[in-house]
Amino acid sequence: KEEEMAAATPTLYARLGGVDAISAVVDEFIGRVAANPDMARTFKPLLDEVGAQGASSPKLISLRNNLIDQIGEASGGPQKYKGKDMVTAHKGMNITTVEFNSLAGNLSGALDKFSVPTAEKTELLTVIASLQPMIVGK
Ligand code: HEM
Repeated sequence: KEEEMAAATPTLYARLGGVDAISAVVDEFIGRVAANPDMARTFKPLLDEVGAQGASSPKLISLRNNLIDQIGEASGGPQKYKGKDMVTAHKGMNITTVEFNSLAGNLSGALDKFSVPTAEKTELLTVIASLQPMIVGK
């Protein structure tokens, strides 16, 4: 019967490998962003706090948790994003398209590092790209 034949496509969250895999990608992504000269302008307060407090920096811990929740929720996982909406989180930063694309490149590199397949990589980067109007130029 048709209902027995049709296998549900697993969520993007499941195909990425769940919260452990997403956390590993987020950690790699944050490392790349921290080392990216295009990000120095906007991330200076966060980088200064990490310089002073290391891994116990509250800004770093909060950003990491928010990114894991945001990607988890957006990909169909059980997480609930509890951070600011994207416009509020980036207001006053005047983020440029160049900066946005540079950050997206850091996420792409992090996904490649863990050999995330093209289909899953494209799906996640498409979700990220859809947020651009809420982030650039605010
Ligand atoms: C689609 C791409 C992006 C996503 C999904 C994203 C996501 C986030 C999230 C979840 C937060 C934390 C919000 C909160 O604390 O409530 C945040 C904060 C921030 N974002 Fe983004 N962001 C993106 C693009 C960018 C870009 C392109 C830049 C800079 C060039 C940027 C710079 C920042 C900075 C500086 C903070 C504040 C970090 C802190 O000190 O706590 N973001 N972003």
